[in-house]
Amino acid sequence: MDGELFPRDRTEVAPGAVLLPDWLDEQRQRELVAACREWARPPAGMRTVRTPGGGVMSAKVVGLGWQWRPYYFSKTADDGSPVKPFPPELGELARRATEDVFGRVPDDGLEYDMALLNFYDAKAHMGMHQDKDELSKAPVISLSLGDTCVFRFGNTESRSRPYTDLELHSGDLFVFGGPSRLAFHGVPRILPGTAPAWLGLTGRLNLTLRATGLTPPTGSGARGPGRPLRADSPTEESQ
Ligand SMILES: O=C(O)CCC(=O)C(=O)O
Ligand SMILES: [Fe+2]
Repeated sequence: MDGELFPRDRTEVAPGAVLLPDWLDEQRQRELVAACREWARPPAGMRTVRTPGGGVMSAKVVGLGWQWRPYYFSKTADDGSPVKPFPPELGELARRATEDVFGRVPDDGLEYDMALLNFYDAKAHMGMHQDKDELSKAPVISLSLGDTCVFRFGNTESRSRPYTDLELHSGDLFVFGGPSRLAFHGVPRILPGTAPAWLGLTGRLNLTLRATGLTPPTGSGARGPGRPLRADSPTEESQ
């Protein structure tokens, strides 16, 4: 939202789960939105995810570095094109984010090699899930652009309470690692029309940066480590 009366504070929602409001300045947000528009273009552009159970995710997604497809990670997008590469500047952004949040870059599994871009229109949402398909336990870095959303951050045991609802605004950084790395979380709703006017975006973009821990395949379309994704992964549930 433009021009808040009081700056919002850094909030530790749970151990290892931290919100840094307004982490991205206006210029960086503009640049990221422009980049997201390019990443969303075909080939290997934004897609609708259909799950084997017949569900359809309401958020549209693009993968950079890796694309998830039912039961494996792939270097090949749904249209047969190579997945777009993971831009080194996003790796740099991930490093800066972990430093700003934790005061240091954790030493384990820091090869950030994947970005998952979600686009939410006014009606889109995302059910409670764990991000547990990555082999690395490096923190997940989440950046929000455009409309504010209600983000629900829960516990590691189940989708239900206790959880905390917070708003993620354009420019906010949310990082979850350590004891919160496998906490259930979701996006119950978008608050339409709340994007800053200067950004020129209708809807919400969320960019999560992740270290998959996957060995790069030697050829396109190669399977990941052969580990099936679980039924409660974000892309697996009916949205
Ligand atoms: O949109 C968000 O803030 C969360 C996205 C998310 O949880 C995911 O992509 O796994
Ligand atoms: Fe997630």
